Parts: sequence; structure tokens; C-alpha cells
Amino acid sequence: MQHAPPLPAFAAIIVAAGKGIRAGQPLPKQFADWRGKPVLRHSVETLLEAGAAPLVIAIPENGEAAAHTALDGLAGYTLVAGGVTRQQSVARALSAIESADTVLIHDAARPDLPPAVIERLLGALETHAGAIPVLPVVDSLAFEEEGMMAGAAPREHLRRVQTPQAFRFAAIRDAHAIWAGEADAGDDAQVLRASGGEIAHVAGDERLAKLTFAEDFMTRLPPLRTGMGYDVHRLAEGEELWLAGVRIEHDKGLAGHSDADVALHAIVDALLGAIAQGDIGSHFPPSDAQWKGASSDRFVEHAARLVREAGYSVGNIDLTIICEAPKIGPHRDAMRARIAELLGVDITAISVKATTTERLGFTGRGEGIAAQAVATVIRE
Ligand SMILES: Nc1ccn([C@@H]2O[C@H](COP(=O)(O)OP(=O)(O)OP(=O)(O)O)[C@@H](O)[C@H]2O)c(=O)n1
Ligand SMILES: C[C@](O)(CO)[C@H](O)COP(=O)(O)O
Repeated sequence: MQHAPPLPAFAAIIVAAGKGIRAGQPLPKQFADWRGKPVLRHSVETLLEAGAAPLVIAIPENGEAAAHTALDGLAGYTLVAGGVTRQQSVARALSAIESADTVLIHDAARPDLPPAVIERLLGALETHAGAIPVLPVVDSLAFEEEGMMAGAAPREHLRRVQTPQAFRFAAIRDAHAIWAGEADAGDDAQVLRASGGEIAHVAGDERLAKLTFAEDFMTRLPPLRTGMGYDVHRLAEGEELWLAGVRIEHDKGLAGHSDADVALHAIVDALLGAIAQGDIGSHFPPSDAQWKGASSDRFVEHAARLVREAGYSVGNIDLTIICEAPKIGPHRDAMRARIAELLGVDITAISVKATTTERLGFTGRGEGIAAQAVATVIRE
């Protein structure tokens, strides 16, 4: 296997000292959860993995506890108190670095940092004092005055600028020292450029989008999800046979959890699987006496409610019942109708199939019945 050549040594700064007011999270946005972990932790992990050393993080005054919680278990970073503006936070972090050849300066608010962007930036620094990731402007641009269009702006030469921004360390440190006290710069590239440094553009990445507003924290549910369920119950004399919500006359019935309707149980597991909410046993433990003999209808209705609460509706169900007897064909449409009724969907969304195992195995010997189901759920 071919390995990518190692990256040149670099220092990194993450600015995480803002208040995150526009994001409206219960705590400053850099410490809030996004995609399963604190925003700040995402880029700290990526930069540490890429070999950043030292890694200095500017945090709010009194933000140590929140930062340590967000970065629990990680090592190899230093915390410094940030300033009132982003630029002051960068300046303070720069002064905490004794020496380095190159430095990457990154917003904690841009958590999804593709390593390829780091590579491109460090590559460009071999020939330039600074390098920034940029993206084209795809919409047309207009000047506005008092809510009215006051002219058009040409977009051909405009770029959207992201972070991290990469610099020769001494150049950006000196540029910040010269700039100190001036009006706030939009970013560090502007600070270096004001000192005469040349900044190269490299391709940015849409994944680097900045989390700014509350809606940026809303996880977009996938449009479609699929779940699978499988269940087996034993055939025993003296039991009623319930299959897919239909009572069937047979010489034996299924024994086990509730009314042992193996087909409905497989459907419940498929629905719960589609929304990643456990299985039938975790919602209705077999050890709980209240489910003994209970109709499995209520389990299906419960799973359908959870699907709705998760923001989905049932798309379709494909059920296969595996048994030697009874014959499923004569009951197929009654089963489809009952499942559709329980789920509140049209009968055309429900497929019921059956197969034997050619007299092989426990189903072939008539010792039990198995069922498997696939459920698709669709985002509302
Ligand atoms: N005094 C400041 C202000 C901002 N930042 C950091 O700069 C990045 C970009 O700033 P922005 O997205 O504007 O964050 P906030 O200033 O926190 O947001 P808001 O304006 O909504 O309060 C963020 O990682 C933020 O933590 C910083 O380190 N120090
Ligand atoms: C540095 C920056 O992320 C580059 O696009 C941007 O300028 C930060 O702006 P903010 O006003 O501090 O959010």
C-alpha cells in the first residue's frame, strides 16, 4: 500500500473565544454538540492527527472547564485566554507560540476540516507567505440601499474565504503586531496583506462551512432510512396461531413473547431498526408479565408512533414468512390489510411473501415459524 508523504511540521491556532450569540445554543457554540461531539473537538482532533505542534486554542475568559470537558481525553494542546475580538484572540494565541516555521489559523466554528485542505495550504506555503482556502461565488451579487437594488457587483473576481489560513509564522506574527489597534480585520489574510504579504488561493471545501446561526446546528434527517427485522417462534399444541395480525386456524399455534406473532415482531424490529431505536425486547421486555399473551398489534402501533415522532412516515414494508405450513397465500391480502391498518398506510405499501425451506431445518420440520421484514421510512 502506498502512503501519502508526511506533512511538513506546522503549528496551529484555533480561535474558540467567541460568545456564539447568533447560534443561540445553551452554551457558547464552540462547546455545543454538533454531529455527536463538541464543535471544538472536531477540528482539534483533525489538526492533532495531521501533526499540528504546538496547537494553541484561544478560549473565552473562564472557559477552561468547558474546554477541558469538550476535549476530554485529548492531549497536545495549550489553552490561552482570547480577546474581545477574533483578531485579538488570534494575536494572543500567536504570542503563545515561541517559534514555528508555519502556522495554520482556524475558526473553531468550522468543525468539518478535510485533511486535504491542510495539505493544499501547506503545499502553497512552500512558495508564498500566506495561503487561504477559497470557494467561488455562485449567486449573482447586488448592492443594496434601503431595501432596493442599487447596482450589480461582478462576481468573477470574488471568492468566499474560509479557514484554516496558513502563514509563515514570523510574517503573520509581525503583521498582527503592526496591525494592532487598527479597525477589526475580517481575517488574518487581510492582516498579512496589509503588511505587503502575498496570499495564494487554494481550493476550499463546502464542508468547511462556518456554524453561525441556530439552524446550522439542526441535523438534517436523511430523506430515507431502512431497517431489517427477523424473528422466530416455536410451534406448540394448544396455542392460537396469530400471523401478521390475522388469526389462522391450524393444528398448532406459536408460543413465546406476547401472542408470538412472529411476522408482526419482525415488522416492529424493522421499523425500530430504521430509526435506530433498539428492538422489540428493549421496548417490551419479555420478562414483563403485562406482555404475556398481549396482542402484538399494540407493538406495531407503538413502533409506528416512534417513527412519526422521529420525523418519518412508513414508506413500505416487505415481509417474508418462512414456514412449511400453514399456507400463507389464502391469508395474504387479509394480512396486508391488517398491517396497513395498524401502520396507517395504504395496502399497496405492504408486501407479504412466503417461502418454505424445502422441509429443511426447524421450519421444514414444522417446529417453528420464522419471519423477516424490511421497512423503509421517509422523512416527513
Ligand atoms: N472574541 C472572539 C470572537 C470570535 N472568536 C472565534 O472566531 C471564530 C469566528 O467567529 P464567529 O463565527 O463570529 O463566532 P462568535 O463571535 O462566537 O459568534 P457571534 O458573533 O454569533 O457571537 C469562532 O470560532 C469564534 O469562537 C474568538 O476566538 N474570539
Ligand atoms: C475568518 C473568517 O471565518 C473567514 O471567512 C470570517 O471572516 C470570520 O468572520 P466572523 O465575523 O468572525 O464570523
